Amino acid sequence: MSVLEIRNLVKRFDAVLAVDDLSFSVAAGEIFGFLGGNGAGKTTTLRMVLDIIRPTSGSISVLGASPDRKVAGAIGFLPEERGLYSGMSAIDTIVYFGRLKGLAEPIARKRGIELLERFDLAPRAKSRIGDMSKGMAQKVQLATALVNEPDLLMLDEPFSGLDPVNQGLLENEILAASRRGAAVIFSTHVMQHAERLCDRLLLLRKGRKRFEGTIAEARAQLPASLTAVAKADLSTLPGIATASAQAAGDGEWREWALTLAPGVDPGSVLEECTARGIALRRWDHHQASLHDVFVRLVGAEERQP
Ligand SMILES: Nc1ncnc2c1ncn2[C@@H]1O[C@H](COP(=O)(O)OP(=O)(O)OP(=O)(O)O)[C@@H](O)[C@H]1O
Repeated sequence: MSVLEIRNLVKRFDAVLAVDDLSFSVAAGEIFGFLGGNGAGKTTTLRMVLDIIRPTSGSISVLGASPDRKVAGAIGFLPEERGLYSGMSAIDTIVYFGRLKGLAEPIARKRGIELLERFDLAPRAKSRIGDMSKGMAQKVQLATALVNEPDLLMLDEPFSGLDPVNQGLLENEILAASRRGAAVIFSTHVMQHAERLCDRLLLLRKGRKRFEGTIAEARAQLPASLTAVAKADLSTLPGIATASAQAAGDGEWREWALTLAPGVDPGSVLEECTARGIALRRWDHHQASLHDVFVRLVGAEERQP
């Protein structure tokens, strides 16, 4: 079942077309990476799902309903701009957000304490947000997104500002939310997180969808490359797009750098070598990383932080 369904969504700010005919859906239990360069339209899209801003055209449905205050109780959101009331304590902040989402005070408090324990913040429950470190305050804000056990969890750049241990903790929370049946959508500029977590991902460029699919499908967007050491001429094998060779320093052996034609499986090239009786000393297959795919499809202007 689709928890979030977006159809032909458009958002125009005067001259800027921030979101351009965007459609996608996220199912219950799915972890969905919402990726794109700076200014691609990710935050604008998430804000429309939250009903903070209205679409120019197109439709959004959350659990079968239009975004409004009623569905807000089923959503958990971590905004890109972190910010909580600095004078409030960690536990009161979480309870406050729980109450906003329609939870009874004792339930919000019980869940708040559980979340602070999971986030190694139990001893700081009564600390003022203003007295906490940036990363600690960010974990409290994450707890405010989780307190209502949302059906749709949306996290805008959740990893930025967290140390590696807390990044791992956040990854576990994302996995736990998905196991509980929540649809999780998160944006990130760090492709390794997306690579580890996403069931599917969408690449956005200037408000338009450039790619939607699994990590494996994303990697298959770029041709695979191979390094092989052989005496034979490997450039004539079927499925080779480009080939260059240099002496391997040892008689007639040459080291070949090969790029495969789109969609060609490296295994089929290896099978062809075997069928032709070509002796190979080395055979390395290099798969494109999500970072490579991102740079190719979205643009080289994007840099990892
Ligand atoms: N309130 C607004 N008024 C005018 N333009 C806006 C407004 N909000 C966003 N934009 C523009 O819409 C485009 C998309 O911005 P958005 O914040 O959605 O990008 P993003 O993908 O979240 O980027 P980043 O990764 O840098 O956070 C940008 O050109 C931005 O300047």
